[in-house]
Amino acid sequence: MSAPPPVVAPSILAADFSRLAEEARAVEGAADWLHIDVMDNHFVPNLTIGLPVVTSLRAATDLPFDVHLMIADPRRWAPGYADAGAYNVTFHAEASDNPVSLAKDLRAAGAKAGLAIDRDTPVEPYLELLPHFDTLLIMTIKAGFGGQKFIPAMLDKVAAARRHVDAGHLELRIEVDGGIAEDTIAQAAEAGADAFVAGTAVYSAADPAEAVRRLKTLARRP
Ligand SMILES: O=C(CO)[C@H](O)[C@H](O)COP(=O)(O)O
Ligand SMILES: [Fe+2]
Repeated sequence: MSAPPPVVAPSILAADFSRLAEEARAVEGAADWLHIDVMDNHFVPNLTIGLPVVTSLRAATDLPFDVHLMIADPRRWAPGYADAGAYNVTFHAEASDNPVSLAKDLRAAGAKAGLAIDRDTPVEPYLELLPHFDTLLIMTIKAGFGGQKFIPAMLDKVAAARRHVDAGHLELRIEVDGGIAEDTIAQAAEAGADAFVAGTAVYSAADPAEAVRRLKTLARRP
């Protein structure tokens, strides 16, 4: 069976925050999901946007929202993003004492559930939880800031997850986030990723939609 087409999710972290609606629409027709980084200045040392902005933006585009919660208390906030119409809500394993319970709540609220692991977190302890999730987000940088350099060593985690997902015939996307660009996306795909977040590589391009299309072509696996 051939692999499903890759998903490319531009990250609005690299967009102009004064024109979020326009920046979202700039990738319509090319992007599969719009990646939205929520940071609380506790789980990571940076602050971005929260639920009111995501709720407003929901009315501005039809793109599915891939919400990446880098927050210390996902149990409190994650279901609100599902209620606000997010397609996929991802929270960090490092911030959750009962990831499976929260995944069930997200699915019950009508969203897909994602589990994220940061740079210094191994993947093995979480493999057995994957049947409860729709996406596994493997950070390819240290979470907190856009524009960082891709860390190739993270691909060992991608490959381990891919082996587990394929062996168990799990329906789960393996998503990579951080430093994904034209010179890194193919190696991530080769390791087994099938969803790709790209902020700087998309929004620093003259034509963001064309940048997404080029990334998607490079991400195709045989
Ligand atoms: O989660 C993130 C940072 O923690 C962002 O999604 C990520 O940094 C994307 O930006 P870039 O493509 O510029 O690395
Ligand atoms: Fe992200």
